[in-house]
Formats: sequence, C-alpha cells, structure tokens
Amino acid sequence: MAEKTILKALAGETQAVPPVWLMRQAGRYLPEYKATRAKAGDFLTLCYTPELAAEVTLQPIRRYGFDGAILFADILLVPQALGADLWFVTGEGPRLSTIDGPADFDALKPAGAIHETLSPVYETVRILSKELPGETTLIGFAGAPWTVATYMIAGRGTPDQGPAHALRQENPAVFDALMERITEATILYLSAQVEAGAEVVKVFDSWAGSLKGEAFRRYALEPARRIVAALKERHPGLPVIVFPREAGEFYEGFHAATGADCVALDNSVDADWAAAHVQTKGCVQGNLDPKLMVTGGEALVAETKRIVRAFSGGPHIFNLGHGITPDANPENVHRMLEAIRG
Ligand SMILES: Cc1c2[nH]c(c1CCC(=O)O)Cc1[nH]c(c(CCC(=O)O)c1C)Cc1[nH]c(c(CCC(=O)O)c1C)Cc1[nH]c(c(C)c1CCC(=O)O)C2
Repeated sequence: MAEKTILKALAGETQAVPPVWLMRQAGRYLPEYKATRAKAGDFLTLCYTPELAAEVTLQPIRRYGFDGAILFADILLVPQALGADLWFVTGEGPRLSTIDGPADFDALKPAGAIHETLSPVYETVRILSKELPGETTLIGFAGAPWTVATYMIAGRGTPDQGPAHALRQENPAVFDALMERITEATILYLSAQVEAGAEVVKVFDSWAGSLKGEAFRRYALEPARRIVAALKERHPGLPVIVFPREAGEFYEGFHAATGADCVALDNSVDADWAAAHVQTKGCVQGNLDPKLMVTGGEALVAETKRIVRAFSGGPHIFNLGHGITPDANPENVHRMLEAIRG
C-alpha cells in the first residue's frame, strides 16, 4: 500500500519532509477551477454535482501533487440541509435566511433530515476515494457549530459576528438550541463522509477568535470535544483536525481539551511559540501567511523554510494559516513546494 504521509503525521510521526496541502486549494486562483465552475454555472451547482465537484478536487492534486485532497463542498451546505435559504452573491459572498427568534429556529428541519440534501456530497467522496492516487489522503470537512451559527443568525459573513453574540446574550435558549442542532447535524454529516471514504475530517471554526474566556470554552471547545468524541466512537481510529482560527492563547491545551489529533494554526501565531506550547501535545498544521502566495519572492521561500524548521521536531502538516486567495499566483505554489520538498 502506498504511504500516506498525512496519516503518518496525524498518528504522531515526525517526518523529515512534512506532508503538504492548502486550505482552499481548489479555488479561483486556478484557471482550470474557473473553467469547471463556469461549466457548472454557479457555485452551489458545482458543490452538488458529484462529477464536477470531484473534478475540481482533483485539479490541484494533478497540478501540484499535494499529499492531501480536501473534498470540494462548503460549510454552508449544512444550514441549507437544515432548511435555511442559501445563495451566493458574486463578489460579495454567501447570503442566508436569518435566525432572529424561536419561530425561525422552529422552522428548521431535524438533524437527521440533512442527508436528503447532502447525499450528492457523499457521492463526491465515493468518486474521489476511487480516483485519487494511492498516496493522497482524502480529507472531509464541516464547519464548527459556532462558525456555522454566525452565518445562520446573521444571514451573511460579519466582521465581528455581532448578531450571533447578541442572540447568545439576549436569547440563550434559541442560541443553545441552534448550537445543539448544528452539532448533531455535523456529527451525522461527517460520519456519512467517513462511511463514503473520507480518511480524515477537519472542523473549521473560522470565527473561534471572537469567543473569549468562558464563551470560548462553551461554544468552541465543548462542541469540538463532542464532535470528536462522537466521531471516534462511531469510527475508531479516525483522525480529526480542528481549526480554531485566531484562538490565540487557547491554542495551548486545545488537543487535550477536544481530543483532536491535529490543531490547525492561523498565521497570527508565532511558529516557535506553537512548537513549544502546542506541537508538544500533538500534530500541528498551517501557519504560512496566505498573502505570501500573492507576493511570492524570497520572502515566501524564507518564511516557508522557517515554518518547516520551527516544526521539524514533531508531527507537522504544512499548510497556510487561512485559505489561498483568488489573487494568488499559481507559480508561487510551486516555489513553496520546492522550499518544502527540495
Ligand atoms: C467560512 C467558510 C466558508 N466556506 C469554508 C469556510 C471555512 C474556512 C474559511 O474560513 O475560509 C470552507 C470551504 N469552502 C470551500 C472549501 C472547499 C475545499 C477547499 O478548501 O479547497 C472549503 C473547505 C470552497 C469554496 N467556498 C467558496 C468558494 C468561492 C466560490 C466561487 O467559486 O465563487 C470556494 C472555492 C465561497 C464561500 N464560502 C464561504 C464564504 C465566506 C465564501 C465566499 C468567500 C469567497 O468567495 O472566497 C463560507
């Protein structure tokens, strides 16, 4: 069997050359992605057409030979599967129906109903598990409950997650019920991805950084702990990556508090600090500033090497601190890979 370097890192192995993949590696910086997206007509059709979603997942693997392939889908498919309206406004991002009070919550479907909408995603996973090269690890994913709730409550992305913070303070019963519904749906969704062939799953808590103190424990740590525990109970040995973006000091202790095998780091964390305080407890992933994929040059090479060196004493998966952006230069990905792999 081919060696899967991502699975080795997740099992705690220190490797001379870290495996690598990039958040948003299938995206608008690639001309072949834009061509397939144009063929699909719109982003959601792309997500729900298994052959096309599998094709865009494979494109960056063909071009770069990444060690991991992340399923092509979106964290906002779960709200849609729970009954929220969802659409994407070109150049602006996602829009959803909002949750302002008990009536909006009561209109949502039960968690068990999500498979009706999400079954094409499982088909994408099945296609990928057949078509990927033997050495490439297939990564499934979902949004974390807090991050998904921020979009469901506000109906869009928000700079400070104000509407979600307001609901959790002013109407905790509705907020807690929503968090519970999303948590249950996330467990079912990720479990179905694993049954279809995902070898690792990643939970994206992109807005974890706006939760402080006790709120972080309650709405970021605790749901992650529950999701990891439920998945490992259903699928013994399944590796789980959690990305509590901008968690700051909460990165320390995150492996132990949630049971995650790997903690993904954003680019506001110092790599040497993370090696000493986070990587000592398990695998880490991430940290390279995505802006360097736009600007490139010697700074990209130097920073890539610095991160590889900082994490060379333990299990490490090379990645960015957030998604690669549409203005990234595809050539810079080759430069980064050369700096990592030599
Ligand atoms: C918050 C969030 C979303 N989606 C996601 C997150 C968590 C990670 C993060 O913080 O970035 C996660 C995501 N979104 C997408 C993937 C696919 C796999 C991959 O990483 O390659 C993944 C893992 C595709 C996508 N999701 C989206 C695109 C761009 C859509 C297009 O082609 O027009 C892609 C490739 C759209 C999307 N989806 C979302 C937003 C805010 C947007 C609009 C912003 C943008 O346009 O970049 C919600």
